[in-house]
Parts: sequence; C-alpha cells; structure tokens
Amino acid sequence: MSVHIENLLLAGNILINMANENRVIVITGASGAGKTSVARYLWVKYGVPRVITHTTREPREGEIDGVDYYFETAQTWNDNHFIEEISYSGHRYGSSYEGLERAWRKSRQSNHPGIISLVVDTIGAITYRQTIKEQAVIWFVTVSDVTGLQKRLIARGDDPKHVLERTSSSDFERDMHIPDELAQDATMIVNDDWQLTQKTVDQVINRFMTDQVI
Ligand SMILES: Nc1ncnc2c1ncn2[C@@H]1O[C@H](COP(=O)(O)OP(=O)(O)OP(=O)(O)O)[C@@H](O)[C@H]1O
Ligand SMILES: Nc1nc2c(ncn2[C@@H]2O[C@H](COP(=O)(O)O)[C@@H](O)[C@H]2O)c(=O)[nH]1
Repeated sequence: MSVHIENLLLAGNILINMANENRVIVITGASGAGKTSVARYLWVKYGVPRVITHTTREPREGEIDGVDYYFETAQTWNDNHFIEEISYSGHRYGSSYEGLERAWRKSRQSNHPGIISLVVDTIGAITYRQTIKEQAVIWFVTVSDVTGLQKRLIARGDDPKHVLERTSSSDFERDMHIPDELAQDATMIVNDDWQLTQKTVDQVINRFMTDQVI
C-alpha cells in the first residue's frame, strides 16, 4: 500500500498517517480573542470535538484537567509525544499525538466524523499548515478593540496585572496579526459580537459540511 507523504505527521518518534478525508480546524489568534469559545460552540452545536492540549501553567479557577487542558508538570511533560510545542508567557504548551487520537476517536462517534478542532497560537498554526497542508483548515479569530479584549480576560477571572503584561507582550502583538504563511486561505472571524460570531461560524461550517469547502 502506498502512503502519501503529505499525510504523515511526526509526533516525537511516532508517525501519524492522516486519512485523506480528515480535517483539523485550527483556530488561532491572540489570547482572549475568543478561540476557545468558538471551539466550544463547534462542539456543543455541531459535535466537532476539540483536541485537548497540554500546558505547564497552573489551572485558572474553574478549569478542569483533561477538559480545558492536560495540566502537566516538568516531569510529566515528556510522557507525551508532541507534534508541536511552544513557550508562551513563561509556560510550555503543546499538542500531542495522544490528544489528537482522543479527539479522532470522539469524532468517529459524531455526526461529522473526520473533523476535529484545535486551539493554538499562530506559531502552532503555522506548524500544522506546514505539516498537514490543506488538511489544516485555518480560522483566524480577532477583535477590533484590545481594550474590550482586556476587559473580557479580566471578566474571565484573569489577574488584571497579568492581563496587562500578556497584552503588552510580543507574543500577543504577533498573534493579533495573521501571519503571511496562513493569510492566503484562512477564514477570518472578527469576534466583536458573540451573536454575529455564531452566525459566521454557522455559515462557514455549514458550507464546509455540505461542499467540503471551508
Ligand atoms: N464576543 C464575545 N463577547 C464577550 N465576551 C466574549 C466573546 N467571545 C469570548 N468572550 C469571553 O472572553 C473570554 C476569552 O475568550 P476565550 O477564552 O474563548 O479566548 P481565547 O482566545 O481562547 O483565549 P486564550 O488563548 O487566552 O485561552 C472568555 O471569558 C469568553 O467567554
Ligand atoms: N502552539 C500551541 N499553542 C497553544 C497550545 N495550547 C494552547 N495554546 C495557546 O497558548 C496561548 C496561551 O493560552 P492560555 O490558555 O494560557 O491563555 C493561547 O494563545 C493558546 O491558544 C498548544 O498546544 N500549542
């Protein structure tokens, strides 16, 4: 049996063969833009499972291990096989073979098998674009007003001092702009108004599910 090299994804020493029809909706953008909210909506309304990623940061109030993230220590980090990993705000974040496999398994039981979502920064999104090519479907989430975004993060329970630090960081500034590597065929979602965002997501996902065009 021949295997198309485009569909192979390397995670540590594990080679993943992505079936041709599989798609990963890679939801990217700045911290607080609403990426996780969009992923949650895709799960609740359309049954598209999200890949749970890993981090070494402490859980925020209300966050649950295995639901929001796999919360790792420096020791447990290496128990996973990472497809990509980054350092952000002094902590490690990464998406693993194990996390993707769990999402594919859930997806096979859903109404739309073969579609999963993943929330990452723009560096992670570029890695997926480069490794799985058009099987990574890029959604770039942004807002028009950073002050409004800061208020949302504070309302989420983030420490106001950390919000200021984070939104002044070079990582944040970078993720506010769509990188050239992704700009060509990304779907832009301006998440200023949640009702409108839901309508945009409905249009985009329905078009995809009927035409396989996204
Ligand atoms: N359109 C919106 N209007 C008001 N609040 C919103 C809107 N979209 C998301 N939020 C809220 O803003 C906060 C940040 O959203 P969310 O966690 O989805 O962002 P994110 O991009 O995933 O952030 P991070 O990358 O830091 O995890 C959440 O509390 C969410 O409920
Ligand atoms: N490249 C990756 N980025 C990730 C991953 N998991 C989360 N993230 C992004 O990190 C920042 C900070 O997240 P927060 O939850 O501490 O606010 C944010 O942009 C996330 O989307 C990952 O596995 N890879």
